[in-house]
Amino acid sequence: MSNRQPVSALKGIGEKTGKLFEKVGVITIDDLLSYYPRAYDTYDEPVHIGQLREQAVMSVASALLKPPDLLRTGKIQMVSAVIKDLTGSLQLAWFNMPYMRSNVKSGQTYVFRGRVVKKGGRLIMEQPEVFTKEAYEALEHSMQPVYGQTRGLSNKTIVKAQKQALEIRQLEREYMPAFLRKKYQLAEINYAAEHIHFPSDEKELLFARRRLVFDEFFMFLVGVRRLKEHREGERSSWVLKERREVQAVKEGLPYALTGAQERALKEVFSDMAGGRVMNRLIQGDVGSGKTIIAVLALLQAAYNGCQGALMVPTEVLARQHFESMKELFEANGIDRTPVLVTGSMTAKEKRLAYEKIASHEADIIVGTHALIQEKVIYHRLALVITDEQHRFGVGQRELLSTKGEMPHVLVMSATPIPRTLAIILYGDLDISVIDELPAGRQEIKNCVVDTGYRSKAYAFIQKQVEMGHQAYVICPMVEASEMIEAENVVDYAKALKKALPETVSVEYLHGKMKAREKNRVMEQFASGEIQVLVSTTVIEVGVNVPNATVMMIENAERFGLAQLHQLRGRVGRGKAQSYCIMVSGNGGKDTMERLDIMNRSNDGFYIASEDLKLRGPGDIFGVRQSGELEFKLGDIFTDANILKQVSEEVNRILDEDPGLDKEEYRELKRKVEQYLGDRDEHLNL
Ligand SMILES: Nc1ncnc2c1ncn2[C@@H]1O[C@H](COP(=O)(O)OP(=O)(O)OP(=O)(O)O)[C@@H](O)[C@H]1O
Repeated sequence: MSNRQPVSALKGIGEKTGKLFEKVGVITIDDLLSYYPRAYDTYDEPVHIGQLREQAVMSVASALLKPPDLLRTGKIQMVSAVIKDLTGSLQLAWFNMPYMRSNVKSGQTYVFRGRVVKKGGRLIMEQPEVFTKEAYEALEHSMQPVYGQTRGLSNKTIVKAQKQALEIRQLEREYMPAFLRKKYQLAEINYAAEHIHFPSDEKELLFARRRLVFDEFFMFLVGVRRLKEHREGERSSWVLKERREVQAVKEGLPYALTGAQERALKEVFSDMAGGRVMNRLIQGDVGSGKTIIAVLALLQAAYNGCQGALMVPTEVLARQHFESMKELFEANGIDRTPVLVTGSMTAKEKRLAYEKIASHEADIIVGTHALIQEKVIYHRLALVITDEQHRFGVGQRELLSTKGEMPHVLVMSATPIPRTLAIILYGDLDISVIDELPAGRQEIKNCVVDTGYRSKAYAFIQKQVEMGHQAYVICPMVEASEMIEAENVVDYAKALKKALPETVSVEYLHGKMKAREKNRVMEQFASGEIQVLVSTTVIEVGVNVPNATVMMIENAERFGLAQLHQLRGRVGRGKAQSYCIMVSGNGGKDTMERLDIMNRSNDGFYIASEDLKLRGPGDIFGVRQSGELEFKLGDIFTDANILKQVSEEVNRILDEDPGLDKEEYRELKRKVEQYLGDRDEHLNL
């Protein structure tokens, strides 16, 4: 069977399940096989209730004394049961799974396995899995994959599909040259592909993973190098001269650019005027002021009679940039027209926007990746700015580039990576670093507290609001599903409303809301109408409301430090003193050590390097760094050594044999072409 067949070719996967797989990006058998576990469960012996630890995933064996109850609060249904042993009692809670009531029978002994949390002084196990004793024993001491799930698609279904896919898959011909496999002790490809899903122990898992990470970096870096070669020295039809009008805008800003911003801007302008195609990355920590560089570059293009496009990863961000640009332009009498293109606009709105773009009535175009749809026809597109390279992938950037006559490309990144790694990962780009924060910023004051501190935190938020400021509260994460997470945010906001005086306006934001709703809430928060915003991490990137001074993060221990840093970066963006309150439900030593890094420093580079020291190379079980440089398996920090090795090898091989024409590279060439071809095809959607 070809691995390119749809997953619905597997037994037991009908149209409905196929659709659910599609939601997580799995269409073919190949996609399924590279849908890697995000964690592995180990099944330890069940413990007594008294031995349960808060926030840990653990198992207890017990019989139910009476059938479970079905409780309802608002839209949430909860099936609840209580189990007891000599050491204590435990509540079992299943949210929105009413069928669990008939799945567990009173009188029978089961093993329940799930995360234990404490609410109102009681221990609760959330969404426990239920096993018969025999079934559990069969799993004990093994490693079981845990996949990213979506509502309706359970881990069990994915595991079953994976097993089937592995059985029927077409084996891959080994493509990594033997000398590389030997030198780096790489597992054979089919072995790796199987054992990443079903390792029998950690050693096997690491062996399989290492091979796949090696490949992942390898293909990526070949892609980067191809891009570089493709573009290097490319003459540009867009020689964009420095314009007086742009200088005037810069001088009219309510602040002076920092030295680092000036440097970056000079490099950008000199690239744009230089007669060659610009391929530049601007790297700068959160809040360092990258946006204004982008805006000035767009104006430079516009005042040279060309178009410039700014592409960002979310609607909220696109709108924010669009609105703030409009404001800036109006305030300064700038006669340039920005236009917005996002997925949630109505067909009519879109058509109008497309017309303005095609007729060149608009010269600055802001949007999400709706910008690269075929229907958008540009006129003299001379500059493309994407603000997070890896949300889009190298290929999409290329695609947008092809919409003009090789426009200049500027990439923005807030990922604090060391220069050595940046040079490898952004090998196709020149790099400008903004390593200085605007003057007058005060250091954010941090604290790490436990949940008992909440009421004090609310009182603090109230005080800040009374002083005219605003606050974010990032809601506890819920692993079970995005749906529950959304409901959780709604409930949290309700409770917070009660805790705060009526005069404080509290609203919520989560990923499941309609784009229009999200936009409305964000606009109201930006204008100060909403004072406290309860949100999931949708708020993470790029949002700029300088009047917000408090960032309160619930369950801070569940986030990677890079993500915490991004979240915290939403405050401290204005002149006022800002605060970050990290609430941790679990005071374990590791957690405290990690959060202490955040407590000590506001510097993204420092945080990344300290985090790495704590986790150590090859630590794949720690909380994953979550940033823009996301690979499926590889982690640029903990796998930095592999990344460096791969970079050396890719360069050496391609220096010697750019076309991979040697016999020993025959299979490698096939794989590389397939990878690059797939990527472009995928991005052409
Ligand atoms: N030189 C400066 N002096 C004072 N304020 C500045 C300066 N440059 C930018 N700002 C302001 O700082 C805030 C943050 O800037 P910006 O939104 O560009 O950050 P960023 O680098 O894009 O950060 P992030 O990666 O977090 O999105 C904005 O309100 C902006 O107006």
